[in-house]
Amino acid sequence: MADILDGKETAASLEKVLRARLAALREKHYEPKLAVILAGNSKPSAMYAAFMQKVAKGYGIESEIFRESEDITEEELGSLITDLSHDREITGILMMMPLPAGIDSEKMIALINPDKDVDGLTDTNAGRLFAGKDGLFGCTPRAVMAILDHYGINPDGKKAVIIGRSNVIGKPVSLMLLKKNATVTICHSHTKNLKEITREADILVAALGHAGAVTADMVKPGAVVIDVGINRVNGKTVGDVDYEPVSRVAGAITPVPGGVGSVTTAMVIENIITAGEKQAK
Ligand SMILES: Nc1nc(=O)c2c([nH]1)NC[C@@H]1CN(c3ccc(C(=O)N[C@@H](CCC(=O)O)C(=O)O)cc3)C=[N+]21
Repeated sequence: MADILDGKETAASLEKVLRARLAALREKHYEPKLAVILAGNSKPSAMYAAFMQKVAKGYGIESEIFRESEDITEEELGSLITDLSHDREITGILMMMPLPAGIDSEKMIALINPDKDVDGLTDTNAGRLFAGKDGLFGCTPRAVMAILDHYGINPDGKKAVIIGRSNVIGKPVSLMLLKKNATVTICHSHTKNLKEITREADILVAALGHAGAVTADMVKPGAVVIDVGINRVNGKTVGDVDYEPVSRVAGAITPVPGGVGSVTTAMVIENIITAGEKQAK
């Protein structure tokens, strides 16, 4: 039976360090504040925004959710983002994706001040990640790395296979694993012989957004399986991995819920602190 890679335990282990960094910020009389932009009526986004606000409150970090209707115009959303980007009171901006249909997301993301881009959406931060530099990077990919780190799973020299190539998860995770000297393969909908490739993985990251898509016959015995999926099936949150059978083959596995998702919010907190440390100077 696979070892459980527990997201709640990982997040709890990060808490001490994050609180210490926050205290140091407050000694400099800097009070971080998070702006969450929730445009439209995506349920997962509303749930996550509320969850994020609760976690921020737990750290004593003020946050404000800017709820905007589904029919907000690009001009209105653009001016909100621009105002928040210039507002010295605001440390970080978390814009929930996806945005309402008809809004040009790239255009809106480009208006976010990169130094406040706590979800690593801007080209500036994507470029920094690409170049192996420091920056503010996406919280879900960083949650994957935090779990590996917490459990002492060193990607160096390992075969890492990522299924999914989204800008939000698949691509950033592969770059972060590459930076830790893994040998990285990115699979996607056009990949042939997917099973042969995934069965070679020492570390398999499922980020394709299909419930139960990763089955036991796709996993090398003893492999580390990281499930980034957040799918709602019959009102339950399930991952991209067919959990029961895969946990009998894998060496270690993240559950959903209670895995990557539970660490994502801690990664937002960390990015707010990092942004604050830069702004407090
Ligand atoms: N710019 C942007 N960044 C995001 O990271 C982003 C987003 N937009 N839009 C919405 C999705 C959704 N999302 C979740 C993250 C964690 C949980 C989470 O914590 N889930 C818990 C509990 C889930 C449950 O029990 O239902 C868990 O997996 O343990 C859920 C949903 C981030 N999102």
